[in-house]
Amino acid sequence: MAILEIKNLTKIYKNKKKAVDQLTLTVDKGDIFGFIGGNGSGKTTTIKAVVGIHNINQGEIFIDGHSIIKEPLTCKSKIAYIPDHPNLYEHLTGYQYINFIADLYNVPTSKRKQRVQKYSDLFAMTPALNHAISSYSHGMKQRTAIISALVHQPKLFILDEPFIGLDPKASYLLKQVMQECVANGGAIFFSTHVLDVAEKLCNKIALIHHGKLIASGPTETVKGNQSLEAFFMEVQNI
Ligand SMILES: Nc1ncnc2c1ncn2[C@@H]1O[C@H](COP(=O)(O)OP(=O)(O)OP(=O)(O)O)[C@@H](O)[C@H]1O
Repeated sequence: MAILEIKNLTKIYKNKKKAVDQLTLTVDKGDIFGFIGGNGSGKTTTIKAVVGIHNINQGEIFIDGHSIIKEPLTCKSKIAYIPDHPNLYEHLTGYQYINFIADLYNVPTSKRKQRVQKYSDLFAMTPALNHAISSYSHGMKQRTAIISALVHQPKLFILDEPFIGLDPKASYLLKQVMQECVANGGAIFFSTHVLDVAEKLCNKIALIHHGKLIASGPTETVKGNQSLEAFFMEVQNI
């Protein structure tokens, strides 16, 4: 069942830059879907269109069957989005921020407490969540954003470069919770430059180059017999 459908997406910025060109892909329930491409290839632009931050010039985007253009609030209620540089409210404590997000998503108090405890312990943030976010490192901010997303159990978890800035333990834990998320019926769509992780973690991948989709589908089918890195390098020479 499709959780995310992007159909013929085109995004042209005000300076006339066509960042995404007729992109079509589908993320199904249970997918850990890796979105790869070189610098400036259009990954963040696509992600921002999917989460309703960017308006689009052409195409359609459906989340769990709902149009992000016609039903943005319904779509957003089903998504968690972690940008590459999470900009959290610095004057709040981690707990206050997570509760704020849980309020937005109407997470009942009983479930909220148990989930916050589980994920703050897992990501070693339990004492730190009492302190102001302004005192956190980049990785701690990312972990806080990840916890806030997990607390409302999104149907579609969208992450832009989630492994940059996380230490090896936090990266390992994120991979675990991604797998847990899809085992519980969700789907994950994330961009990454870490091809080893994409190759091991993702059942599906898509490769974008100069705004155009080059390949999309099951990881093994897309990369064939070669490594994902070798496939990626081949495409860079196009
Ligand atoms: N606000 C903007 N206005 C004009 N052009 C933009 C804007 N944001 C991005 N671009 C351009 O659109 C293209 C795609 O950028 P995008 O940020 O989507 O790439 P990316 O694949 O996420 O890159 P990276 O891996 O470096 O993060 C690039 O050429 C970029 O310069």
